Amino acid sequence: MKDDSKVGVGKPKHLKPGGAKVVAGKAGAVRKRPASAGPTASVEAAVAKITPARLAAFEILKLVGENKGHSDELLHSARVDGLSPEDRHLTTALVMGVLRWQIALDARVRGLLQRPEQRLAEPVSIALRMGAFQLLHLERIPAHAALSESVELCRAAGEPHATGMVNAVLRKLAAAQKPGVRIHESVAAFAERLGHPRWIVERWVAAYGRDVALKICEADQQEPVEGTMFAERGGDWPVMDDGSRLVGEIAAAAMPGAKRVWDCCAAPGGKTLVLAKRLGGAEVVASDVSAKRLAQTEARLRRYAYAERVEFAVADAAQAKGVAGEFDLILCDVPCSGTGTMAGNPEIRHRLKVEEFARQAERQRAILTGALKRLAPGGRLVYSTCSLEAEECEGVVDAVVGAGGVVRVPVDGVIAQLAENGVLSGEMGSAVRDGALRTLPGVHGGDGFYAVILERV
Ligand SMILES: C[S@@+](CC[C@H](N)C(=O)[O-])C[C@H]1O[C@@H](n2cnc3c(N)ncnc32)[C@H](O)[C@@H]1O
Repeated sequence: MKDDSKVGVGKPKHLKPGGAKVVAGKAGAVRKRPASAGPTASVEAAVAKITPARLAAFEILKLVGENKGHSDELLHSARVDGLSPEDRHLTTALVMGVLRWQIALDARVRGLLQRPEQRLAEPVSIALRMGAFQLLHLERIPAHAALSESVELCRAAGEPHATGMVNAVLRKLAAAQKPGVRIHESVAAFAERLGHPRWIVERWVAAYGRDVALKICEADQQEPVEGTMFAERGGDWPVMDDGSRLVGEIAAAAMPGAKRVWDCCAAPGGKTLVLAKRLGGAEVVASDVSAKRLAQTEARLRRYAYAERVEFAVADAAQAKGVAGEFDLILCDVPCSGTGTMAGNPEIRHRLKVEEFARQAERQRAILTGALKRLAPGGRLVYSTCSLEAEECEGVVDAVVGAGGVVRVPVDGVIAQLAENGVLSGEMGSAVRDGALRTLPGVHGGDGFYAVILERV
């Protein structure tokens, strides 16, 4: 018997060669297509029915899916700058929301297809995700707008054969009941409901337990908000994630009398600002391997009077070249998978592969080993990541400490000092694990960070 809750794609896929492309320019304008691409009337009519915000969001999601850009950069590019403030806001909500919920949205849509295993063309999937996201997660969007503009996006992207299916799926979704009360939910079920790949959630369950893994997933689905971890904020404090600031605060408090400080992976400079503000008497050198990122960091830091004396250098920390002398405090905030930052960087989950952790760990070991060559006797180095994965955290530190020359200093005392001095607004004892800092999204507020203090012997 035909299940009429299932929707089929009108026709098997036979795309016209050179299927129409929708390109939002500065103000969401449409780029002219070559005459050779065939008739355009229906494409242009479709584009005219789409609001600039949805057009820009569609374009950005397409580029992110093709690995041609990062959502954050694309949302701050000329294509979005030309939009009205309301349209910019909606574009951001659509892009970040779809990236956060993509896995769950795809599962809901698949459940409504006649052939759930069928692979949909990417523009069709994006139009469906955008429509489903608006219907399920955005309260102030009228259902008819979400629905009809997804259909038009599909047509405008050169997929007219799929418009009937998109319309029918979204209609069913709009009419569907909300999911009922969950009595017991498997890890696979909550991973899908909360838009995460199952394999990464299973790793978190193994590392932190089921309840914490669920909290991490829930936190990843929220837009980051201003934290409450620190007593002092606003004024000339930079706007930054609490977990990230805590790493900077720990580094500064690990060596309060430091004279020479090296922030060896500094861009975009959030923790450099914390070091400069806390260690007023120290010479602070901020370096990064990327000249472009360092230039942006320098421009950012120049807006803060207390960062005036920070010196900048392009340097590969793994080579320990490009900066002179020894330092009594080094912050080594290495590049990582970023699994602790998925609330603000939702697409990480779609690109991540398990092999990535070993590759990152190798690079992190090289950077930490290089940076340690510049640590003065008795000096301290803080190694940190925004990863939740042991390979990039404990694994790297164990390997480097095992090679000799440095010992671990438990972070407990430094955190207690921060609480005593009134820097922290509350108790953070639960964020210490085996002598290292381990903050978890949804548990401690802010992103998930790891930090350990090492001392040169
Ligand atoms: C996690 S980010 C640092 C964030 C920064 N500490 C902050 O709080 O704003 C890592 C940085 O390391 C830089 N990087 C990557 N490899 C490097 C290397 N071999 N030497 C120095 N910097 C490196 C990247 O360009 C990136 O800017």
